Amino acid sequence: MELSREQWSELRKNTPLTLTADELEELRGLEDPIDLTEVTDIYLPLTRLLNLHFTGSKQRSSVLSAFLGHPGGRVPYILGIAGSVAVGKSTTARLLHTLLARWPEHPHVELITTDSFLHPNAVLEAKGIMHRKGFPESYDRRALVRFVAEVKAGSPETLAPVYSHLEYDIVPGAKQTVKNPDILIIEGLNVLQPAPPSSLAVNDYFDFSIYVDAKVEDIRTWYVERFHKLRRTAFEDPKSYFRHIAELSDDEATSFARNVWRDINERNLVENIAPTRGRADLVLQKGADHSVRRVRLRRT
Ligand SMILES: Nc1ncnc2c1ncn2[C@@H]1O[C@H](COP(=O)(O)OP(=O)(O)O)[C@@H](O)[C@H]1O
Ligand SMILES: CC(C)(COP(=O)(O)O)[C@@H](O)C(=O)NCCC(=O)O
Repeated sequence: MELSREQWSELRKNTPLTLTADELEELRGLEDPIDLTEVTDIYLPLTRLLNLHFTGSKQRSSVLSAFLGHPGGRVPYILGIAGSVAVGKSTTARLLHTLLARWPEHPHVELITTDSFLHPNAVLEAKGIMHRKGFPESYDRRALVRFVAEVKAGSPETLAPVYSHLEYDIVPGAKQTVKNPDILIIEGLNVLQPAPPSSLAVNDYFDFSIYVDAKVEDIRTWYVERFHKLRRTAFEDPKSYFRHIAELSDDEATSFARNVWRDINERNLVENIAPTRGRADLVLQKGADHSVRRVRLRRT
């Protein structure tokens, strides 16, 4: 089912949760440059849909508990967010994290990105796939599936590794903890990738999934723009893996970013990520200015 931006934003009328001027101001402080009309027209109706779906899932699990004759434990609701590098997954995930936590039914929302489950650089080097970071084989898929299975089973605390964008590697020994949330958002390039035969995929545990989509040319522009922004910020840190990039001229940096885009990220998008779009429950189609132009919903 396909809805235009106008049809989708009409659904805002059915959304009981509205945001006060103060709350909108607080969202502006999120560091994400997201337009506030976009929040009210697109993301508020989306949280309403997720809220209804969350309630439906809870009812289904209470049916099972009634049938089994014993009260079931609380089962975290898992929301997957997929899409290309630089399409806006993290921005969407951070925004949904904040908005979903405002609903009284699910105040405890946690967010994890799948870069935590990348193999460390030493392993990627040993396998000869350092230039394929972000491709499905660069992840420890089993560790990711184990992690989600443990969260879904209601474990009070589940540990995950930590990836540092600054150091461009997994941080040895560092851990982050997910504490039995109402909703866990899992964001990453490959979260809709099907499992190899006779194994499980992370999406087998998803209650709902979103694919963030845009034209390849627009995503390339966003990638290069973000790269320049990072050059003026994170890459200047002496600890940054990319500190040498801060010293390049603007033109050299643009051509470096375009090459990384073409050889790694666009290839991964075309070969691995885009083919998983049809598996998502909902697709957000963004235009060149990041505004959502169309929403596609899977009815089944
Ligand atoms: N809704 C939006 N409005 C404006 N800019 C956005 C929006 N979503 C993403 N961006 C910008 O686009 C770039 C890529 O977004 P990001 O969320 O970092 O992508 P990803 O997590 O998919 O790599 C960033 O520079 C981000 O600030
Ligand atoms: C860390 C990433 C693989 C994204 O990981 P995700 O959290 O989506 O699993 C990606 O942002 C990345 O660093 N890719 C390598 C190529 C590049 O530097 O753009």
